[in-house]
Amino acid sequence: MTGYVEPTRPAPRIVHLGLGAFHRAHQVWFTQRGDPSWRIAAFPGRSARLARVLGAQDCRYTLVERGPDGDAFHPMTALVAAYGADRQTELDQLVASPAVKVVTLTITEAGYLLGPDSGIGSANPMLQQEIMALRNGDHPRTAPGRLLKALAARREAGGGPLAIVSCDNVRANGARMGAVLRELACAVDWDLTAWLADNASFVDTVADRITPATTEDDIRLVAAATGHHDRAPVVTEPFAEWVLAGEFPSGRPEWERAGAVVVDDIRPFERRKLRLLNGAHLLLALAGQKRGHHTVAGAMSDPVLVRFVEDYWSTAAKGLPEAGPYQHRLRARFTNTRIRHSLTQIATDAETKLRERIVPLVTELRAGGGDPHPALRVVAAWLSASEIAADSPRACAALDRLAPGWGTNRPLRRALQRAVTDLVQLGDHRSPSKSTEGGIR
Ligand SMILES: NC(=O)c1ccc[n+]([C@@H]2O[C@H](COP(=O)([O-])OP(=O)(O)OC[C@H]3O[C@@H](n4cnc5c(N)ncnc54)[C@H](O)[C@@H]3O)[C@@H](O)[C@H]2O)c1
Ligand SMILES: O=P(O)(O)OC[C@@H](O)[C@@H](O)[C@H](O)[C@H](O)CO
Repeated sequence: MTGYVEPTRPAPRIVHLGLGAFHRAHQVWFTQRGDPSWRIAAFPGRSARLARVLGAQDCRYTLVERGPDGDAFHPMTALVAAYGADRQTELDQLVASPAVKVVTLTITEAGYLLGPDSGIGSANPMLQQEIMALRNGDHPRTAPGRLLKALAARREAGGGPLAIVSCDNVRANGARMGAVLRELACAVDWDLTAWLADNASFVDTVADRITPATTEDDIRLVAAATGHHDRAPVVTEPFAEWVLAGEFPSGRPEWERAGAVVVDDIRPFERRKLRLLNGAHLLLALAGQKRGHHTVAGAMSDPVLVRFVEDYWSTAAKGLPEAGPYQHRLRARFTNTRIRHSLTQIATDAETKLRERIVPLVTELRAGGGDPHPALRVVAAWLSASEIAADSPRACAALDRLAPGWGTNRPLRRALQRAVTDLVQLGDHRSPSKSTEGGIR
């Protein structure tokens, strides 16, 4: 069975795309605490496995809140339906229903089909393939394509306006999802553009809660602590933040009751999180593995890497709101040794993340007379982790992919060389034995 609906539980009013660890630790948590009368139906992005596992246990699971000194176990019930990623018919039916008021997304950075310049992805081959698929009446394969098809069903059914709430670590995540959907709608000539403008509100959010992939150890721990053989628990930190900006034309749960904050301008909050938290995570992930570390907390036990992070924060934090207390909290969150957040997981798709998080910072610092050196260490660590010699033609091409013109920009290359020297001095401390970290998705 790839789909599951518990008939006796209330109908979903939220549809989620990208069912994974973070959705279960964050949006489900905020919804259950904010207003338990709102229920969620979710679809993973790529497979049916998690939907099948959750379906076999009525979509209930345990959220383990893991503080530095102990665990708290919370039964989660707001998720009521889970379907395989290929279940377009169910997605269409749910999104078409007037009962559904909100769609939430955690589809990863790649899911936004951004172009190489980080703009709307007209040049993204996936976007072009999706346009062809939609024009030919084939099944869409990307999250924006699947969502657009479901929104077309809502329009047909007169389902009314709704909010689309992006929760990924992407700048202007809601606005960019709106842009990619409009791009698709125009190209496939579905006359959906006008309907989208009148009926779909794109909400930008900053969603924060460090949530590693679930491991077999987590499953064993939950069974021992609760007596339930839960195959899909999720382990997360006690901290949770959700900052939202945008309209909800048909209503939403009162997420504020669980600590969410609604603001007019999301930009200072997203800059703060993407630069300070995710930028530092990327630095630790890219530089930490060659130092022999496997987790964020492990890397944060290394004084050299802590100095890199502190240097990075000292330039990246300028002008950000309440940056001092924010960094103070990050030090505590990053050093929670009971959260085993894998550096490999964070380093996935590093090129896109650098383009989004580090390139704009370096550009801003260079233009404003700031010191880009600590941020360039992240770029140097990426080249090193990718086994690309900094003075090679491959480096030139890689840098141009990050930011057009960087490959041949001599002052930039000289500044980068200094950062590369710092990295080289760290040496390679990897042990030949494989890390045992991994995860269940
Ligand atoms: N885990 C965290 O600590 C955390 C915190 C804040 C934000 N986020 C955001 O949530 C996203 C998901 O994190 P997670 O921990 O749930 O990961 P996960 O691997 O547990 O789940 C990812 C989900 O996204 C789907 N997916 C993967 N690639 C996709 C693509 N190209 N298009 C559409 N769907 C795709 C997967 O199938 C899965 O359903 C992250 O990429 C990030 O943007 C995660
Ligand atoms: O895949 P990313 O880089 O978007 O995120 C990896 C981690 O930095 C991220 O999952 C953080 O733990 C999260 O953003 C905390 O809220």
